[in-house]
Amino acid sequence: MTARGYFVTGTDTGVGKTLISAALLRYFAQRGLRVAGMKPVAAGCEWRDGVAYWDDVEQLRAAANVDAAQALVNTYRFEAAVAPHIAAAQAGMTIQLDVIARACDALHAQADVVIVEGAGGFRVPLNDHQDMSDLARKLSLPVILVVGMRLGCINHALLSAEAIRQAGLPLAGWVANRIDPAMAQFDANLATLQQRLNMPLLGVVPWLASMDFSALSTYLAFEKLL
Ligand SMILES: Nc1ncnc2c1ncn2[C@@H]1O[C@H](COP(=O)(O)OP(=O)(O)OP(=O)(O)O)[C@@H](O)[C@H]1O
Ligand SMILES: C[C@H](N)[C@H](N)CCCCCC(=O)O
Ligand SMILES: [Mg+2]
Repeated sequence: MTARGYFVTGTDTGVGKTLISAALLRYFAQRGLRVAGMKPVAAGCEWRDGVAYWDDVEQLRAAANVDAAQALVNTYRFEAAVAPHIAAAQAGMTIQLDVIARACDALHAQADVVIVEGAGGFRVPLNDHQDMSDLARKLSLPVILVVGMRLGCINHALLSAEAIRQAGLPLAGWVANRIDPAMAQFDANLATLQQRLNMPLLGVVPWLASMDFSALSTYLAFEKLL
């Protein structure tokens, strides 16, 4: 029995959450399920011919098979690549979890599985009083932790797992994503994390010189989620 969705968090920004979220969408789509991605808060856009694009939102949409409204896939978007609560304050806005939860409910009505990608790590603030962990709790989804394998990730991974457990959310598993091809003692780091994280390892992704989703899927064991 597949969960109705997952909240994908990571040990930091730039660790591969979008990559793994897109892979999850493609995996469930291949199994015949209706899937939708959600990037509730996107900070940092690219400009192409005078039009702003939020790459995470585009990637999740490309991997989904439900053509959901843009406003549901992405509730808040900010131009600056900064922490969401700072970007929102600069824009004179306050990020509201209720608004995000309503969009997520609407996606659940259209899709069997909704993959929600956080922004940055699990304790990134969203407004003066709430952070990403409050959002994950509000959406009540099991969490998948993407660990960006580089020096320092053991501490970040263990703290993240502790915070997720403290939030009372189930940890569906973790993915070791090698973002530093030169990381020393990779296998020993992996073994340490496996032993101490104590949750299903959903894949070990090597550093990939080019992005190819069929190659990526060979490193992932999402069947463990079923
Ligand atoms: N295993 C890998 N091998 C090579 N490059 C990778 C790998 N994983 C991720 N990347 C690259 O690293 C960058 C960051 O990845 P990604 O955008 O998925 O991170 P993120 O955690 O979603 O970041 P954000 O917090 O901004 O949402 C991207 O350019 C991505 O293509
Ligand atoms: C801009 C970046 N790509 C993400 N969207 C936001 C990352 C926020 C990190 C905040 C922090 O932990 O200091
Ligand atoms: Mg991302």
